[in-house]
Amino acid sequence: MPQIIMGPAEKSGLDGSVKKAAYSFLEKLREDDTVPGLHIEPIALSADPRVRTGRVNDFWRALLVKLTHGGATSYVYLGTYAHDDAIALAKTASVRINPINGIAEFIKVGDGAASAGGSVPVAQGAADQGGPAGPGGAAPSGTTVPPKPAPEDRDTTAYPFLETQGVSVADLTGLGFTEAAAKQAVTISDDDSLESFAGRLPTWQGVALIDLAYGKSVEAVREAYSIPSAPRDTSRDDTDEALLAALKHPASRAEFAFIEGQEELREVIENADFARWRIYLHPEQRTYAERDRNGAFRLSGGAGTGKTVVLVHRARLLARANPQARIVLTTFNRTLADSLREQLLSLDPEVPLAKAPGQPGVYVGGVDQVAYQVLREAGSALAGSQSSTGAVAQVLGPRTAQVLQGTAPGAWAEAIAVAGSSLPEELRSESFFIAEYATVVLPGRLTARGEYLRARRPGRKVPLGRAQRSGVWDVIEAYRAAAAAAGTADFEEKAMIAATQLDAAGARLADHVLVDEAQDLTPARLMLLRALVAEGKNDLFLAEDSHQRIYGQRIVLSKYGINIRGRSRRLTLNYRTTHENLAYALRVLGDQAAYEDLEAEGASASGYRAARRGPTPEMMPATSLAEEYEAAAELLGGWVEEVGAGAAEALGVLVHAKGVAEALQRALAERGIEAQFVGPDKEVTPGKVVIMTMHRAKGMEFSHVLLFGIDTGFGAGAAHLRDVPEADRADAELRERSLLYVAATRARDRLVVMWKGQPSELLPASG
Ligand SMILES: Nc1ncnc2c1ncn2[C@@H]1O[C@H](COP(=O)(O)OP(=O)(O)OP(=O)(O)O)[C@@H](O)[C@H]1O
Repeated sequence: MPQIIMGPAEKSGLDGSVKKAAYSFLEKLREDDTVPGLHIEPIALSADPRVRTGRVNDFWRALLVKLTHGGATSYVYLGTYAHDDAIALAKTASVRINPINGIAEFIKVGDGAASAGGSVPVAQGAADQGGPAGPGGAAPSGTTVPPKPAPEDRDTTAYPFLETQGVSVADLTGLGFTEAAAKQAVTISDDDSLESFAGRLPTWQGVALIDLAYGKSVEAVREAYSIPSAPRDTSRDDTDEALLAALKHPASRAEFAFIEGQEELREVIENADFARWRIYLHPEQRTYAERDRNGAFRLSGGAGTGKTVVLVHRARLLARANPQARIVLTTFNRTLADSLREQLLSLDPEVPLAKAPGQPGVYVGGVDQVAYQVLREAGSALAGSQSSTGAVAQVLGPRTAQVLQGTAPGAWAEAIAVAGSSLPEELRSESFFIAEYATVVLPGRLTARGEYLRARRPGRKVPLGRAQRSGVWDVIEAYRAAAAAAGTADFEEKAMIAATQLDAAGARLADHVLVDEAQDLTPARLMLLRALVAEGKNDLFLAEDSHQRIYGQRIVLSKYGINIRGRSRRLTLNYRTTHENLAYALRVLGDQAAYEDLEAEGASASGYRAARRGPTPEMMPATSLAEEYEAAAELLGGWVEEVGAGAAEALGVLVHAKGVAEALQRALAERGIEAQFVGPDKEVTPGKVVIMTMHRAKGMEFSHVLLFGIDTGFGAGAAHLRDVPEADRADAELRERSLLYVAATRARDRLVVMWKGQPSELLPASG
């Protein structure tokens, strides 16, 4: 059965009206390429002797490249064309191995500069500004280069991008660009020309060019695209075996996809919406999805850079490599885990799912679900025995081992009321206790007053004297006593007990643990994940974006037994949103230096970019709430018309609190807009505008986003920040910024911000 490899068909003009015929042709080809009706034929005078055409129907021909290797056959599909166009294209089309780097490329022989599919555009910016000439008129290396500004001050109109970054023609040719493409690339001075030029190069070159233009070093590109620094042996490049191997090069896989089965073939051909990420990964994403790691690995990256996509691919590949492997794919909460499962199944409906951690296959669940399963499974063992202290007692001190029920919300407030009278007002705060308990008491497994009085409190900003510590412990004792009486435990406690139980039993329930949104996990949850899997190859893989930390405290992984030791990398290309929306969202974050990542380093956003352009985010002030409702209804009415009522779930209205959401839903209904409020465990119903809290919107995306109610009640003035102790305020305000950043980065295309009266101080000054 021949292997079908999808080539860059989109670029070469696959027509919607022939999709069905093309699919049926490819299906037959997959079954048996010797069937006479397919007419797989070489073309006289073709530049590449491997090129074939095939008969799709009377009028249409498929363009193919045939490879024979070790008795097997593969076809690279280059699109379906009207008969005469197919014959003309077949004469110049070629899939070759780039002699410098070994990456497979689709080129048109004799097609000047880039040897890419399509003619090469003039670098408009350069020509317009009378800068170095366009095609042919080189900006050779060695031209006087203007002083290099820092990336954030880069003036893209004044300097050609690559010169600004110190990248020369020789650097580009050294990576594998043709000389003509390299000469032209260094003249490009504006985003539009960069995008259009990049779009016409073979895919790996296009993405590499954008990477370089936005500050990635030549060495980093070399590493990311697996480009050798020494000359390659090209002596076997004309063999079919060598080309097949080149098609599997990580950078080739951004343009050529090996089709695994009939269903995948049908999806790729027929379904325009079939998400590109399922097939074509950025070379870096592919590396992170595929490469073995010798221990815990951290993948960071701004919103929309494909961290989730990498995790989902990695989970699938690990499951395929070893069907007996016990894989846990987990994240902050159940809602996000449901979406991970959906993405995993959409990538591969056949992927084996496990019902519980510890079983072969992929278990997908929120980290608290993992904890629950561990506790349920452990059952009476949690109580320990006469000779050994059980996990519950190790974490909470002597008490009943019944911990499956959840502690009621408000339990901290009650404990403070009962036992906190000796504390100063500022410490009589739920938010203080939640943080202290999660970051000091539980991870230290502190069960006695004396232990707490002596405990180190790393990372805690609120200073405590001895008497205050004792007062804090009074409240903790009251909290624990009430929970013990009720036979309950909170989520943090459950995670910590589960981690302790696994450690005590030496039971490692997983071979691989993959984690999304790791920046939001508390110490106990991280310790649970650490306890699920033994240290070793491909044990833990954490995806995170410290700019999106909206829960919990700043944490450092190494304190919880997760040793990254240089195994961390960053994704920087945002696939979701536009350049304009991203620039706005980054301004919301404000001072970058204020954020730290999970290894206590500055969380960098340098080089973070979007490849698409779109409208500038729009600011819509209102003088009253009624006016804001009115404006929202009018805006959404227009958007519904634009996307069509049947697709209204692509429109997201994000607010900071449930109450605001519910009132807005009613106000919109009164104004003729039917919207749905989607709460924590609810799913989106198609056909209705979506209203969500910003917390709930984490991990989601919408084509249009309205940020509603971004007034002074959001940010430093937010009601829930009132009980935060002074010393913790700066961090709490940072989380507010992160929340707004999360919300703004949910928009694919349009972003509008509304408020009444004064805008929140978190909004960038000039819109
Ligand atoms: N290689 C790719 N080609 C095309 N689209 C991609 C690619 N990788 C990711 N995407 C798309 O980009 C969007 C963001 O991807 P994903 O959700 O994985 O990013 P993320 O880094 O997890 O984002 P966030 O942190 O904001 O949740 C999705 O729509 C996804 O389909």
